[in-house]
Amino acid sequence: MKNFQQILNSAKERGPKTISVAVAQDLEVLMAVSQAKNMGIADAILVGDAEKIAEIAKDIHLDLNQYKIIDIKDITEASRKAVSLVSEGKAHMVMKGLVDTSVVLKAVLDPEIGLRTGNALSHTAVFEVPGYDRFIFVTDAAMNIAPDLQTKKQIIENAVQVAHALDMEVPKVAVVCAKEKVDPKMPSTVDAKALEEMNQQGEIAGCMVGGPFGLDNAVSEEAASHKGIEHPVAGKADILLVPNIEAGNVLYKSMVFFSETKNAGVIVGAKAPIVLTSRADSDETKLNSIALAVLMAVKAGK
Ligand SMILES: CCCC(=O)SCCNC(=O)CCNC(=O)[C@H](O)C(C)(C)COP(=O)(O)OP(=O)(O)OC[C@H]1O[C@@H](n2cnc3c(N)ncnc32)[C@H](O)[C@@H]1OP(=O)(O)O
Repeated sequence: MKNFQQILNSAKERGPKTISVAVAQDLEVLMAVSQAKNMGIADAILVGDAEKIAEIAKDIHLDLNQYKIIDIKDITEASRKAVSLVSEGKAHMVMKGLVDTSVVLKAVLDPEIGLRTGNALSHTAVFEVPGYDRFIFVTDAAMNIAPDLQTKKQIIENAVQVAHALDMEVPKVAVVCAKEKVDPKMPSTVDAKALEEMNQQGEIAGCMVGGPFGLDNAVSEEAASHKGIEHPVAGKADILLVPNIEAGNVLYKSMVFFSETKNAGVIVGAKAPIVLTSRADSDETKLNSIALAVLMAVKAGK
């Protein structure tokens, strides 16, 4: 798949799945949920402040009789309930609503009610960038703050799962740093080389990993050739692994606010996908993310 229209079409064919929305009292969230329902992609259980949900629904003429609503005003409790619905098998995936990412993720990581698997959970963002013939993934812009080498390995594996769900057989992963040469003063470049070697030794499978790369020579063949970089991943990256959350989050929001990209975001590595976008993202992004999560759930046999 190469664009979100194809993802939406595929999710329509394979859905509907049920989402439990954590803190659902948000215009863009309710618009996305309603579009997903109308398209046959997903049904939703709305967890949050029922009065506020009703006010927003009235403004957009959304018939709430089609949804189960669980009235919980406290955002931590609403997040925990939304996660519990998935761990109890009453929904297939969680969606972050009008709540801090860390509040939802703490519920997801809770040893009792959460969705841990023993592996690292991480965020994968998928961008459809005008002028590019492929999706560009950014990971991890939202969950892992300063991942060590082993966590970076699992972040790559999680993003590769998303790529495989989109029928990308051997995605190219660029480990992005501030420069393309290993420099012991920049530990992320040392990790990048180690990740490339782990891939060559078969420890990271299902993809081709290269690094370190600058962002320019990861995504532009012209920039790579200008700098004389010869590598099968150079200029052709599908997945950009960033060194830490600051780099990833700034890259994510730069792409959203400075360009005409379409995008989606999910947390991967848990027992079920978690739809996770920025609160400032559009209803279109939230709908794309629901569709992506549906494809992830289908791929996992949920
Ligand atoms: C891109 C658009 C959306 C955004 O802009 S998002 C905005 C920026 N993102 C954020 O603010 C969230 C950043 N991350 C965090 O706040 C925290 O790392 C997070 C995820 C809430 C976890 O925080 P805490 O609960 O304080 O974590 P902790 O380090 O004390 O660990 C508690 C237990 O959870 C485990 N854990 C933490 N991160 C994990 C991970 N990625 N995968 C799997 N397990 C993980 C950790 O090992 C610990 O386990 P245990 O209790 O020792 O068994």
